Amino acid sequence: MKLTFYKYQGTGNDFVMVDNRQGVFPKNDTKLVSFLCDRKFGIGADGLILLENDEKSDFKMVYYNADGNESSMCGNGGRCLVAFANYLGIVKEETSFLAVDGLHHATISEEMVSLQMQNVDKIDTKPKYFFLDTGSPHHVQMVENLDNLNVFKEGAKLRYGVYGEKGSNINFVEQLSDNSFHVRTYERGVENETLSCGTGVTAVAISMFDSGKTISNEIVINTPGGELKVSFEKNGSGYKNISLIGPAKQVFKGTIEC
Ligand SMILES: N[C@@H](CCC[C@H](N)C(=O)O)C(=O)O
Repeated sequence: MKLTFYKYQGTGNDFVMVDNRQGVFPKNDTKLVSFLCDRKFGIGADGLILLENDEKSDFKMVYYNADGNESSMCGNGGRCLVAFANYLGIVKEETSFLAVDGLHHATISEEMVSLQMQNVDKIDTKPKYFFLDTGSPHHVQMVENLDNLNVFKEGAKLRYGVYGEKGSNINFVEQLSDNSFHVRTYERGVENETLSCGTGVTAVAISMFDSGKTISNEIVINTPGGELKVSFEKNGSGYKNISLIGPAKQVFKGTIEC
């Protein structure tokens, strides 16, 4: 099969995008997805995303991690998919689309995408970390000297040690100012540190506010791949109107024999 693909990145979290509106992609072929995401033998990416038709919204997002398995919500992937839908002419500056965790509203202007995330109802606050679901599961832990941390080693230890086979994404955080934080993330399903994780920085912003580390509901997050912004409103014991804002760019397009 000759597959036409597009490569996108959002703050360095990179994705193979396939327009699957004709339903040609073999969706249960785990080996094919992991091959396409392989950085040595394939195209190379943290994940693969199919853009599909949806009856009630502009399009549907189907997300796979680099290991080839379909997974939970990907915030940066969602932002990149909005840019892809805009490139394909499916949407203009505003859209609603269906993802695995429900409907998402988004806006796009000059390669900056603002993506509304699902409400967060519950934050587990433990003595050394927070755990919350922002579409994907996230462990959030404050550390010192984040630049020198071995995120691969420490992330894998927690991902398997605390969360078992199902796992969790692991975010390490250091506060930079009143409303800004430095974040590095070990991603489940990639099983490595990625340059940025959208649902991860969302989890960090909310847990930092919830624990009183910041009083701002507009948070700037520095990741190794660039800057993201997260804003939200408190909603009883949870959070609503959560927006993840940042760049989403097409890097190249091509065809691959597979
Ligand atoms: N990179 C993503 C998160 C993708 C899902 C994650 N790896 C998981 O399986 O939980 C993001 O930007 O949110």
